[in-house]
Amino acid sequence: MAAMSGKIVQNVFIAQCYQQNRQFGTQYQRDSRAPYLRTLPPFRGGKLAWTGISSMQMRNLSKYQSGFVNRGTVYCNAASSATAVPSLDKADFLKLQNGSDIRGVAVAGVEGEPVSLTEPVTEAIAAAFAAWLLDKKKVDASRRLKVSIGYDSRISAQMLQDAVSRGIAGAGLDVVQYGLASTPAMFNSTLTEYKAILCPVDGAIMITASHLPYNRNGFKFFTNAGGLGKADIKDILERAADIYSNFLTEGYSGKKASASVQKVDYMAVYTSDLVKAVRKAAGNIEKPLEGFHIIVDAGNGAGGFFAAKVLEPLGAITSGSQFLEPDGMFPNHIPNPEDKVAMKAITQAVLDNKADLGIIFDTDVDRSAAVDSTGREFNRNRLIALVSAIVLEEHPGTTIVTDSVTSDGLTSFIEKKLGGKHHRFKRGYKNVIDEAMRLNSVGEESYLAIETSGHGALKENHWLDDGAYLMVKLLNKLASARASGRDDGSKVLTDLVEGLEEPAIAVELRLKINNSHPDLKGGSFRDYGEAVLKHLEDSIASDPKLQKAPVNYEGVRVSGLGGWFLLRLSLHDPVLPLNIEAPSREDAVKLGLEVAAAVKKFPALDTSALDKFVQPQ
Ligand SMILES: O=P(O)(O)OC[C@H]1O[C@H](O)[C@H](O)[C@@H](O)[C@@H]1O
Repeated sequence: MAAMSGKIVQNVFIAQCYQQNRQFGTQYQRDSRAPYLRTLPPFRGGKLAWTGISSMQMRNLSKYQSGFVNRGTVYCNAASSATAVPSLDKADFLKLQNGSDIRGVAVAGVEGEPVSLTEPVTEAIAAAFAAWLLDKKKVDASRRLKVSIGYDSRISAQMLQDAVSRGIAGAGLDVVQYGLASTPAMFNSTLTEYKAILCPVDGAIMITASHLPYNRNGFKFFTNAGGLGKADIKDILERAADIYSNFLTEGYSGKKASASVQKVDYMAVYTSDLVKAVRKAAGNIEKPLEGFHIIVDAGNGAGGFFAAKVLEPLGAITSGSQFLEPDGMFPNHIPNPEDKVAMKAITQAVLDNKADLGIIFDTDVDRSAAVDSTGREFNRNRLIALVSAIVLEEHPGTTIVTDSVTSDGLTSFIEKKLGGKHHRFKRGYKNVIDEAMRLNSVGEESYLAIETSGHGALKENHWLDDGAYLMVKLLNKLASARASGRDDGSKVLTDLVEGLEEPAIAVELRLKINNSHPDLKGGSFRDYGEAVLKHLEDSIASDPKLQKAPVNYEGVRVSGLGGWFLLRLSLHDPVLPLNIEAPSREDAVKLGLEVAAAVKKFPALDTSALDKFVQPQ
């Protein structure tokens, strides 16, 4: 493949390694005396300092870490000069785009999944973000921009953090490393006004691939305007391809950098803000959760902090909390509140410990769900109903923006029971957040944007989709109920969703499009998927049992037989997810058969999941 040549980012790699080391050494010594500025756990000999690590992890890590030296003083990595730089073109970089995130494979060893986030690729992406930020911020030369970097528990985190830091510092921007952090904390660092911890930063990078398998990783980028959108990510990847082509022509040393690198315990500030928020909502009581037993399941992601740093200072008992230790092999369950096994694990822990509430996070803590003391799950539609009830008490009549796969029962709950307005928009956390912001800008008041996936953002919290803050809203409710004399634990939350109609059957079937099937006739899977949707739409038009949803923003949503279905294109994958909800399995099968009949003339569509579902049992 031909490498791209062209625009090279200005300002990249302007000084030599030894200058960087000298600068970092003195600056760090000076700043380490300041509060929150500290040395993060050292990274030596291939071990992640914050957790025990299995021999398998070691095998995976050692491949990358052979050249890394004591993180305390030496920033540049001489040994990575040996890193081979394979030729890549722009298209290879663009393949790393996943909506408004960047995602790729960072750890070798899984068959058919070659490493795409290598050190040079990562460094090029970081340098491209730096260049993009310099263009955006248009600051004069006297002010150096600062970028914070955090990561979740993935085993490739340190390797990527080092490569990202080289890319940013090499472009002349200052780097502030937070170590283990959550995605929302990273966005928050662009808003926090606190000079002693070098905040606000101008940009933030979270190294995460959310709940994906251990070998993946990726990046989310933030400025004080929020998370970067699709167009910005594409721009960054295109710039990265150009920078990378320079590595090919001039050689990749992986060791030149020019700006300062400091370490800050930002999570201490972020968690203390969460604690303050609950205390304030409870009327400035020091321990408003005294006596409540609340269990946290972090799924070995980055959310373990919530037990010791948020709940315990507020007085809650957290015994029985599980999987709080970061472990990027995710040995217990996938950290994902949409995952049935994960929800079963937290539910069981709540029941076994006779706790009042259970809280579960995804790997990077931008998503969450809860479980009440009876083991009732608050995730998906029920979580949206619960948070909507809380928000609508505070802001009567407001519009709740959700993703497209929400139930009809949720709409009638929000509109008839709660007196709000349900705006069912598209799938994708960024889509719902942007839509809520747009509504406000055109005069329609909205205070909540939330997805069935467990992403939820509130206007009061800068539209930051923060799984931890979402749980703070539940804690506030518990605390204020206690303050007003109620003593029935999580029942105050359970009562809030009373009246939510829930279907007997709710399924999501994911129908894959075979990208290399001749029926695509050289076209894209998106075009093919659109053709499937168009055909489905036409074929149901003449069916009197089915009615197309009058307002719908993605895919084909149809009501009938007391239920509904939605067939749409996945945000990222060559997949058509099909959601069906119905009052009985029989009705759900009938709806499924309608879809099956319409899509059978598309041989590149793998309908096996649907075929299985509609089989008589
Ligand atoms: O369209 P899908 O394949 O169902 O994926 C949709 C999901 O993609 C990502 O995980 C986003 O973070 C979610 O906000 C979104 O809901």
